Amino acid sequence: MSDHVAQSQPVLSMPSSVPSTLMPSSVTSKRHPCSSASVTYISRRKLVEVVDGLLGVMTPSSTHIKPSVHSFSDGPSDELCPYKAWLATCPSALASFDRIIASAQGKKIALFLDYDGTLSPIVNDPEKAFMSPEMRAAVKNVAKFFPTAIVSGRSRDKVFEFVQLKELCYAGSHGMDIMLSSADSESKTEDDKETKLFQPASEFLPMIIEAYDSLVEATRSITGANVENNKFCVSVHYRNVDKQDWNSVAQLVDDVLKSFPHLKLTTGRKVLEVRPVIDWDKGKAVEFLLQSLRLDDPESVLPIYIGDDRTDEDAFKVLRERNCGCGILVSQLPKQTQAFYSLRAPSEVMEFLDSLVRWKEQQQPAHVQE
Ligand SMILES: O=P(O)(O)OC[C@H]1O[C@H](O[C@H]2O[C@H](CO)[C@@H](O)[C@H](O)[C@H]2O)[C@H](O)[C@@H](O)[C@@H]1O
Repeated sequence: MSDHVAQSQPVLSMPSSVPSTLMPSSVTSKRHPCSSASVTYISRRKLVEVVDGLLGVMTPSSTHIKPSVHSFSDGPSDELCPYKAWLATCPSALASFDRIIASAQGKKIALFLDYDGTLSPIVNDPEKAFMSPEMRAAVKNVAKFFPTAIVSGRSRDKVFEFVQLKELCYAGSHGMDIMLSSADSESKTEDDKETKLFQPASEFLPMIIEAYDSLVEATRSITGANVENNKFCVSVHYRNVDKQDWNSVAQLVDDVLKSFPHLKLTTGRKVLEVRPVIDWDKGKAVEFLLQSLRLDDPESVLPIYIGDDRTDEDAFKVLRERNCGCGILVSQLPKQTQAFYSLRAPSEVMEFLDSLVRWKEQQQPAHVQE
């Protein structure tokens, strides 16, 4: 099977309005209140300030709403219960399941799933972010009915190692490494019967390797710092670093990046992400996948993207702006988001996937199910 690297970027139309059937019932008659967030690219000057933000002084560019000191049992009032108030604008996808399904009537659902924090719980050691066998079974089942892609910041090989399902399509390195196989395509023509790789940042590979080596060297002295090579991007983890050293990590990354003007920084969950300056992200990857898989007709396809991180906001935004699908944010805290719905944790993601399968099975004629 030969690898074929696609050359061209898809040209996609961008309708501007959002169909009311996709919007949570609480917001159909007014402007959606969660409309300003996207992944934040950080100038190097701002990096240390951002890490200050992570330490507790929230910066204006942060997409996270400062969590309240009140717990959910503090009282019945929404003012005292920020999560409950937030649910009014970003409702639970489980509670809104019927509404989501109603918007999928007559359409094919296409699923896009982030990995860390969505299919696997966040853990201290990135090498041990395993998904449960139950979650794997849920993803396998759902993929029997709906085209399903994993869109991750991890390298494509690494995320495949975790998921281990050949029937899915994989986009690694925040969408900068996409593999399509003939099984992914709707078309069965001979031309499609090969594996296709799309790697829009391939020319940056030597630079990323060099940056990875420099970042490993620079952070060697920081206990707990961990640099992960994600092929077309690099993650500098500070989850296991003493809080008082977080600024040092940021400063060291900043210093290294002075030698790499063609690389930029984004932030994730206790991670600094170094990636090429190209205009490509998870949102662009979703557009590319929809087009490549011939799922880009909003009249016949409802894409659903589930993710937990700032980088997933680009995908939520694309679906919102393309007027064709919905994002579901996985979060236990209120956050500004472009997603329409929310789920609290990977366990609820699994429940949602199982519900999709049950719904689809109920639609099948009895003799097909047996
Ligand atoms: O796009 P994703 O699949 O969500 O990948 C984003 C990053 O996820 C991983 O880091 C996060 O999860 C780790 C394991 O739970 C956790 O230790 C870390 O603090 C989180 O940031 C992954 O290791 C990164 O390379 C990905 O970029």
